[in-house]
Amino acid sequence: MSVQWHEFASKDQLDQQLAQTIGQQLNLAIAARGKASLAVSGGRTPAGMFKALSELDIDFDKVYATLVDERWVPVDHADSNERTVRQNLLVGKAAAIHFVSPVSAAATPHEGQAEIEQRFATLPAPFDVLILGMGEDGHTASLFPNAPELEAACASTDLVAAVTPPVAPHKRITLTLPTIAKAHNVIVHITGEGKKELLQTALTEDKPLTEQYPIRRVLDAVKGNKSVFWTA
Ligand SMILES: O=C1O[C@H](COP(=O)(O)O)[C@@H](O)[C@H](O)[C@H]1O
Repeated sequence: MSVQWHEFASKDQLDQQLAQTIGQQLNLAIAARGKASLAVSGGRTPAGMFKALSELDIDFDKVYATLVDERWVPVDHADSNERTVRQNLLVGKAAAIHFVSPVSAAATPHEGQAEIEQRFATLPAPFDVLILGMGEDGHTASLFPNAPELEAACASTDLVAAVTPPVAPHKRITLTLPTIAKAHNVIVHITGEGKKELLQTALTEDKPLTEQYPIRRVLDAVKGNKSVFWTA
């Protein structure tokens, strides 16, 4: 597997350079097909990069975006990934981005999945740029180790799957592994020595497929460009 590593001296440098890279890839897609699709991750890591991206010179009205995963909570909930995107990315000129929400008013992601699947089918496919985070347990998107729905989400022909994390809070909706794997450019965005060590272990250890960390399973399946942006 060929994964390009980019390391930065500070979080600010990482955020600026990652935003530039995403911007270039979106601009290339817009030049090639008149529009671009972007899937971003949530959690605590991406807010600074979102701000930097929102300030770039991009035809944002030609960009179609969503999240790779979401906690099944209302958009004004403190744990909502969409809230982070709305507060940090969909601002200024970048408010013109066509954002497709990954949550609905359904009581659970399992009940809401069909509606989200229909919404995601309107996005330009495959994703031109897809940003992945990674948790301390090796989950990426909401593909959690030992989740009851993990194997189905890794083999599904659907765009999205509903997931029950064994430990983390909130049921989730997530892009399936095959949907992520089709993206043209996949970038893993992580910070901290612990995550670097975990990712390096995940990418090199010799284990049966179903025992591998989800981040490894995803990156093995990606055929397009893949890279890691990291700072301590
Ligand atoms: O729960 C989630 O966690 C991962 C990692 O988040 P971080 O706060 O450690 O950066 C994130 O990539 C994912 O989108 C989110 O739903």
